[in-house]
Amino acid sequence: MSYQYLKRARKIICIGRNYAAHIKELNNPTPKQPFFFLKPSSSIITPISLEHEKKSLPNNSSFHGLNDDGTNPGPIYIPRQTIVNHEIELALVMDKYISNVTSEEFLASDVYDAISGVALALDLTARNVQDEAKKKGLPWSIGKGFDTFLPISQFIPKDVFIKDKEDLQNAFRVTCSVNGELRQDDSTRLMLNPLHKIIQHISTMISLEPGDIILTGTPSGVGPINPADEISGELYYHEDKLVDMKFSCETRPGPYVYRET
Ligand SMILES: O=C([O-])CC(=O)C(=O)O
Ligand SMILES: [Mg+2]
Repeated sequence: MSYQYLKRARKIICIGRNYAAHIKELNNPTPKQPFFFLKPSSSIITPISLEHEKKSLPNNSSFHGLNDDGTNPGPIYIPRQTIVNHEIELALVMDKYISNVTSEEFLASDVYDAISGVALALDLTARNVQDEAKKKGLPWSIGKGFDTFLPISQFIPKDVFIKDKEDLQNAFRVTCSVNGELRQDDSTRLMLNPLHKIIQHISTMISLEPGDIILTGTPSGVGPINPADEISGELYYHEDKLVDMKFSCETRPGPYVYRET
């Protein structure tokens, strides 16, 4: 399994509010139509392991490109004065160009062909930055897009889950723990907009390209992470663990301190 797929990600597009219990926990209204936001590829980090040592960065920087093998091993950086929430999510990795397909044309059975595989991702969110932007009608981009705000796993090629190729919706479960305490644990069957609808709807506005990554929304249980915390996540295919990942948290280096806009 590898991280090469991350070098092909021209965009990372994320659905918001796709699980009812998560909408409720944040007191958000349920959207009438699915809505999306983007994360920059500079927010990608990958786990540190024996095989993948922490990337050494030029003085005080928090991103300096992906390595040749697609990795960017490092800790999560918590920007000063921000409240950062974990959101564990299933990520789809696109294999095909998908543009302007209708809901009659693109069915649950078309998802398997459209993707090359999946990964496990954390859609880290600076909740106080996002809340202020929501209140003032400003973009959310920074609240979702700080460096290190997309911790992501190795690639899981789709042949691993070929048995569910006609409909992947009920096949996966994601979990997230902080300092060993389980915070999120739900099946992808609970999504309000299923995988085929997510792909289809995005394609009517923004064409999907091979390598693009789609984050499919977080289940309930989101909460804060702080410097010195250890966060881990797991992705299951039915009862089998496909992949896990672990990250430590540190204070972000550099001059940024959150202040109200
Ligand atoms: O942060 C939010 O409000 C929306 C979001 O990403 C999710 O529901 O996964
Ligand atoms: Mg999210």
